[in-house]
Amino acid sequence: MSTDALRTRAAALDERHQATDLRERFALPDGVVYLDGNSLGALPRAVVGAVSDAVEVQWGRDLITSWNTHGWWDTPRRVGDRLGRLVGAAAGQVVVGDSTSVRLHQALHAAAALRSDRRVVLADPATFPTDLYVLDGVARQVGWIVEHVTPDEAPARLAGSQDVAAVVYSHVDYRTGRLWDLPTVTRAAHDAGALAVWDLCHSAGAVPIGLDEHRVDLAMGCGYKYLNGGPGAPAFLYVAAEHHDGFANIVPGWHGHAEPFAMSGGYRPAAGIDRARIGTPPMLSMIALEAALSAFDGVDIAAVRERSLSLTAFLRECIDVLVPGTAYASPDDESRGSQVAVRHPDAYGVVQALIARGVVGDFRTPDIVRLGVAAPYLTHADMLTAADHLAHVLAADEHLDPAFTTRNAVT
Ligand SMILES: Cc1ncc(COP(=O)(O)O)c(C=O)c1O
Ligand SMILES: Nc1c(O)cccc1C(=O)C[C@H](N)C(=O)O
Repeated sequence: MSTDALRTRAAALDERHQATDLRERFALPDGVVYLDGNSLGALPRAVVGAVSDAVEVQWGRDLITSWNTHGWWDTPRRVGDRLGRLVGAAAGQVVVGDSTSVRLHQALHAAAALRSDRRVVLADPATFPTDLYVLDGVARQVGWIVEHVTPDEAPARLAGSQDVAAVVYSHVDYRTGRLWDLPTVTRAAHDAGALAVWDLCHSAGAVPIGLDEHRVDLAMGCGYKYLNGGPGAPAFLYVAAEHHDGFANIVPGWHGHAEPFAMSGGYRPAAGIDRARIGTPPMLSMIALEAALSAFDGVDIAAVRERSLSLTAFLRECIDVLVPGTAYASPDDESRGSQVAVRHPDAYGVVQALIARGVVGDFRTPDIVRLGVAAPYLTHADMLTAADHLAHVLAADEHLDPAFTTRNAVT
């Protein structure tokens, strides 16, 4: 197929998926194909006004009264409920604030307390490093033995076992983009009396998750990737309603107290998901995330996923035509999340050369050109543009230029 034929196909596909083209809701620079929304999502237009109001009116004019008059106090739960729709959680089970690492720490301690008679926890050795670090830290604190078992291997390990307290998995692998089978692994965990804890960083806002439907116990994820909450956006924590009474908050700060302003000397947890709160939330970032979530208004996450599958399939088709013989780390079928991961021995240079051409992806060690596809603001035409630039970079050996191979980028 020629580039012209691909262009015609891109136009037809964009026409077919017009209902989920939400690009107008985002402010993106001209001439850039942004394929790093799985690290830092693009800026939703609604955030600009919301943050400006938060600074000038809420903070600048209304000062401390904003905790009441602008609903600041309830933000963690209010934004949590709004986010809950995107991850399949009914109201009152998601709280927003703090970082993913902190939320994971809380969730793991809560899981250990809920299954205090068991000692083993299963985790994927290839998961994002912070998950391994936090897990090892908690394991040392609670006496857990961490077994490295991939999500695929988990059902066999769990079958007939009685020693596993919890499984802790990422829904989508940050490097390969592999979407793991959350329903099957969660069911296998439950059949063995274990809890299922999921890191949703790379699926929230991109893939239907169905937390309630699949009876996930605890889950957390970033606010700054596909949810577009901005750099350092607050994370979220899901605690299934059935665990609220038994949820022991390892960081029992005063915002999770039943009567915070009683200022009593002893901790008494609030009812429901509020007991997972810790301390003062970063209000400007909370307001930014709340506004960012409005970019999903009126859109079902299943429709976002449908668009994403079409975009990633087309991106791969374009690469296969324009760069024959390309090797991939990401799956070819529906077991991929919302990214295409290309393997290349000079992946770092390829990524830098692409960025210089306005195609922004990222490098993940050792050999991955990671192309994240945030469906709401990308088109099939963008996919072709990206593949076309990749072909040009490789044809002209731009990726070998010392300007692109010197490793000086942190991300
Ligand atoms: C799977 C996963 N977990 C956790 C994190 C990050 O956690 P934090 O926001 O606490 O740095 C990331 C990305 O940075 C991630 O990809
Ligand atoms: N959280 C990040 C950061 O603080 C700096 C740079 C990148 C990030 C990321 O989100 C990386 C991302 N989790 C990944 O999947 O690689």
